Amino acid sequence: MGVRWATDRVNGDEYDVPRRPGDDDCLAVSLAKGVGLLALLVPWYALRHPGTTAFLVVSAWLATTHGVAVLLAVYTLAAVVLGVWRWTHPSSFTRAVGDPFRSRVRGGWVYRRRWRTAMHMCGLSTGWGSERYAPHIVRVRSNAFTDRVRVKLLMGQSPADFETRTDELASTFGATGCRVETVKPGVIVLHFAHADALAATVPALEPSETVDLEALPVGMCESGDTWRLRLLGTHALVVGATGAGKGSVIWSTLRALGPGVRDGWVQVWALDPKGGIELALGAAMFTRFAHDPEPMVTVNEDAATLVQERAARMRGITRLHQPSPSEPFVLLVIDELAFLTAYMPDRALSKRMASALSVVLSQGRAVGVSVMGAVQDPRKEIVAVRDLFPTRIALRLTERGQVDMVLGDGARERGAHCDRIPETTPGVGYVLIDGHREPVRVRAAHVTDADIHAMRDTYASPGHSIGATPLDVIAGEVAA
Ligand SMILES: Nc1ncnc2c1ncn2[C@@H]1O[C@H](COP(=O)(O)OP(=O)(O)OP(=O)(O)O)[C@@H](O)[C@H]1O
Repeated sequence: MGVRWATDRVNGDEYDVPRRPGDDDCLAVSLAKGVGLLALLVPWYALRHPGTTAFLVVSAWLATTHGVAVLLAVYTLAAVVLGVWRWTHPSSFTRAVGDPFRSRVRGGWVYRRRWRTAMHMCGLSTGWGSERYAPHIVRVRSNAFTDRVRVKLLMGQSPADFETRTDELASTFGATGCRVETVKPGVIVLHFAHADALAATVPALEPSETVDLEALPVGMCESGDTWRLRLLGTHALVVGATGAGKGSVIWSTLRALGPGVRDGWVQVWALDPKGGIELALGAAMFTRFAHDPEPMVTVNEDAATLVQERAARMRGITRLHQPSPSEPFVLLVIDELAFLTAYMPDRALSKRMASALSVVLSQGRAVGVSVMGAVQDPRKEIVAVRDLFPTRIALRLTERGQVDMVLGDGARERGAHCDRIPETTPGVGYVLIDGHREPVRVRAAHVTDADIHAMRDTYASPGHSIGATPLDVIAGEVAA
């Protein structure tokens, strides 16, 4: 007997699918089956959704005992209370009411309703005998920007099956992007972006008075959460084409460090090979600042000496450096790293720079000396020391091959599409965050010149006079 076909609708399109058992039942059998199903579903629903069940039961009780008018009055009062709550405390309202409600609606309407068909169409269901099986949705959590769909995989499936289908999944569920996160063996979370939290510029973030070197607020993640950058015990490399917004990552980091700089337990040593154009504006926050080749090499060599002295002092006593005003945490900021590692015309200086930099990069992390370097071209010929930066930030890149160079093998396949970031969204990039195998899309906060003016007055490093203009410090190198 040939296969009989029925019509199924997905996203408004119609597809022919084989008719299933029961499709040809007569009316009486269908009705009997419906009643039986309802008798099972009602108690099942009540157990699974006690909140909704309680709401329905109380509403029915109010309407029958006190009348519909009283019920409407109670609803109106509840709506007013919710409205006032939303207006006065929007974030707690969103957490407690908005997001759970959104999760319920989007979970049912966007995902569960057409999940099996979508899995089949995307090639993610599988067959066994005459049956077809689809992976199972465990739960859906939504906020204003993303839906996180937790999925239990089928036997024989792996996260890689989903990683190769992210484009298909995104367009099937009407999302602008999809990323796969492996939670534990056999369970993944699909992150669907349905509104882009990073489309608009993220304004400069207010630094916390208690600077946490393990979680500096520097921007926003696509989930809407704050992007926090770790500096303690690591070095950070920021890679991006010209105009990608590397400056905003550097300035957001310096802004987050501001209170520590002001209090003297954080020092910034800044090197700006572009003649001081990028960094001079905030020079009052720097303990050392150089922009000519010779002084830049000197600062780097001094950093290497500091690293070696600290290592000698700490040896056998402690393995963890504790920053304090007498032993500050030092951040060496290098704006155009390639100039120092590949393009410096003087070979003798270039050699001195290479050896000092490799000391700082290989030994500095443990003794409270970290490096933040920015570079346009991530190739090894340009940045031979690339692998000594454990933390990498990949902004807009010109070639897809550069993505894995920066974030590691397979990063682009796992969703870090740096080569697709539009030029109109500077500061957007991908990072690897502790505990996540998959890259996270982020946008650095935009620190304007006016913000920098305010910062350098509020967070001037001890020894700098408040209100110092860049001209006071622009020649060669300035030490406090
Ligand atoms: N996070 C951001 N949000 C919004 N606009 C930004 C952001 N970062 C940078 N911009 C804007 O984008 C432009 C380029 O930024 P920036 O100079 O930081 O890029 P870059 O990567 O350092 O480029 P280059 O390597 O050429 O110096 C500037 O006009 C800047 O104001």
